[in-house]
Amino acid sequence: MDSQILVSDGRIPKSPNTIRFVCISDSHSRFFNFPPGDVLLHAGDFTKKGTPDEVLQFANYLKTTNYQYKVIIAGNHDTPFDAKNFDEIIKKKRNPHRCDPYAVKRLLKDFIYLEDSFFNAFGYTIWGTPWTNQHYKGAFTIKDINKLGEKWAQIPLGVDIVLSHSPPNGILDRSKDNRCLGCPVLAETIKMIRPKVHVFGHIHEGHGVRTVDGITYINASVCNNRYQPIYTPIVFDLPII
Ligand SMILES: Nc1nc2c(ncn2[C@@H]2O[C@H](COP(=O)(O)O)[C@@H](O)[C@H]2O)c(=O)[nH]1
Ligand SMILES: [Mn+2]
Ligand SMILES: [Mn+2]
Repeated sequence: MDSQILVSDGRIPKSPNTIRFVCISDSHSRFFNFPPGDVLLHAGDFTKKGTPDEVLQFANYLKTTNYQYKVIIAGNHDTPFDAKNFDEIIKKKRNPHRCDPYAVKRLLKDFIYLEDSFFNAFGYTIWGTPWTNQHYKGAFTIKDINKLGEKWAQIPLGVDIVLSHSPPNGILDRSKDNRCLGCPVLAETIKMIRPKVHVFGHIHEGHGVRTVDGITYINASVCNNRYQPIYTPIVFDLPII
C-alpha cells in the first residue's frame, strides 16, 4: 500500500492537510447520501435506462452536494452521452427514448464531464474515459480490442488518477460466474502509465480496493447485479500539494 494514500469508507475523518476524493460508480439512478469530501469521482452508469429524466435527476442531486469538483464520466447505460452513436444505439432498443443527446449532455454543464479528456483538481491530474468492451450495443462500447486499445493509448503518461468505466482485466473485475471481464489492454496500459489511483466500476460484483505494485485500484460500484445500491462508496485521501 502506498503510505501516502489512505483508503476508507469515509467514516475516518480526513486530516487537515489532505484532499478527500469520493469514488462512486454504477449508481444507476439510485440516490443515497454521498459521503462528504473535496472531489467526487463518478465512474459512469449514473442512469439505468439513459433517459433525459434520469440525467436531470442526477444533475439535480449533484447540485445538492458540496464537493468542490464533481468529476463524471459516462458508462454504457448513459446512452445520450454517446451523442455520435446515439441514433445507432437506440435503434437496437425495444422502447427507445428519443431525445437530442447534445441537449441532454448539457444538463451536466455545471460539472466536470470527462470523455477522453483530463482535469486538474488541486494539482492532481485526472483522466476520464467512458469506453467498455461491447457486451451489447450500449454507449461507448467497442467490440474490437485493438480499437479499444486506441482509446487507452490516449491516456497521458504522468497522469495521477485514471477514471474509467471499464475495469482492467484481472483486478476487481470478476463476474458472478467467475470470469474476469475487464480489458487486458487497459490493464497493460495502467501498469505502464502508473497512476497513483485507478478508479472504475462496470462489473458491479468486483466492488472493492486492491493495491498492486504501488497502484491503488478501486472498483467503486455501489449497486449489485440487481441494480440495488448495497455497496458503500470508497474514499481516498491525498496530501495537499
Ligand atoms: N458476461 C458479461 N457480463 C457483463 C459484461 N459487462 C457487464 N456484465 C454484467 O452486467 C452487470 C452490470 O453491468 P451494466 O453495465 O449493465 O451495469 C455487471 O456487474 C456484470 O455482471 C460483459 O462484458 N460480459
Ligand atoms: Mn453498471
Ligand atoms: Mn456498465
